[in-house]
Amino acid sequence: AMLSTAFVFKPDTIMFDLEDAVSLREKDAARMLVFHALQMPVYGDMETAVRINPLSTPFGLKDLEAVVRAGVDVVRLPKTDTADDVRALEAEVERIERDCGREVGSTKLMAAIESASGVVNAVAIATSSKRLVGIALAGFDYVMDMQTERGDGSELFYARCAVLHAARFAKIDAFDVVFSDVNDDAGFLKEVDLIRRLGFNGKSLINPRQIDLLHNAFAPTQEEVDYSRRVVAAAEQGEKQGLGVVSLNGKMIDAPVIEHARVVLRRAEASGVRQ
Ligand SMILES: CC(=O)SCCNC(=O)CCNC(=O)[C@H](O)C(C)(C)COP(=O)(O)OP(=O)(O)OC[C@H]1O[C@@H](n2cnc3c(N)ncnc32)[C@H](O)[C@@H]1OP(=O)(O)O
Ligand SMILES: O=C([O-])CC(=O)C(=O)O
Ligand SMILES: [Mg+2]
Repeated sequence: AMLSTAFVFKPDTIMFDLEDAVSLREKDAARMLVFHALQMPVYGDMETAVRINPLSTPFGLKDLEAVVRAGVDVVRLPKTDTADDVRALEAEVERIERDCGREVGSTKLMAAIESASGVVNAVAIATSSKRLVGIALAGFDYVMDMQTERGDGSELFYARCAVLHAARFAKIDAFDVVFSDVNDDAGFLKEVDLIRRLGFNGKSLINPRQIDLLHNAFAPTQEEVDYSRRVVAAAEQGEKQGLGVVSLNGKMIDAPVIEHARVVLRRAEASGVRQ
């Protein structure tokens, strides 16, 4: 039921899961359902992703064959421990694209980092393939690997920073962990505020009620938008006068401030203004 209705919630990307949300007995049935769902016209205009099983399992390659042929936009590789995991995936994707006549390079990849090995290798992973559009931290498997548990976020601090730096270095997106208590809006928003300020581009979500909350928290405030408009106007004025640095109400406006203002305006265009 979720496969055929999920589009109504308008997430930025809809991700179908074939990995840990699917029991071992249902793997083949789930793959067939996702293969058909991806070809439904309603998903034609949306970005689609599928989390396949790791290629080291008996399911991974079958998943990949099905979803690349069905035209998925992004393949999410779970439990990515090394850059070789991504390169092995990329080689298979290229073979399947050639086999089925899909444009080579059109299938994008996202790597989920879920272990100490993945975090230590984050830079190598993030730079392992031109197809990678982002890396995501997956908190539940990660804390298990680290012999700890989810708490106030301090247990994820190093991993968040490592994943974020690797993504910025590779010039791709960074996505934060799933927040599992779908009834705890306050806890969710506290975590979102932290990861937004750290610099994450977004977050993996598991429930439609989390979508608007996340979009709203990432949208700039009216105050930020107004200030950014004034910054851009002052910068354009300065440029006409041939000035490298201009001042706005006594504050220095230079290139990083102007670039930040443009980012704020782009976010407002994408998500509106925070309510
Ligand atoms: C650690 C990991 O690997 S996380 C990644 C894998 N796990 C997942 O993706 C989990 C997906 N999410 C879910 O299964 C559920 O949202 C749960 C179990 C977290 C919460 O379930 P509930 O409390 O029943 O959700 P809720 O009451 O909000 O559901 C409301 C409606 O939204 C739908 N819905 C809930 N989650 C989703 C979802 N992820 N995608 C699409 N539709 C959804 C429900 O089917 C329900 O529809 P209905 O009103 O037509 O019956
Ligand atoms: O990939 C994700 O976002 C969720 C996940 O598997 C984890 O936290 O272990
Ligand atoms: Mg996991």
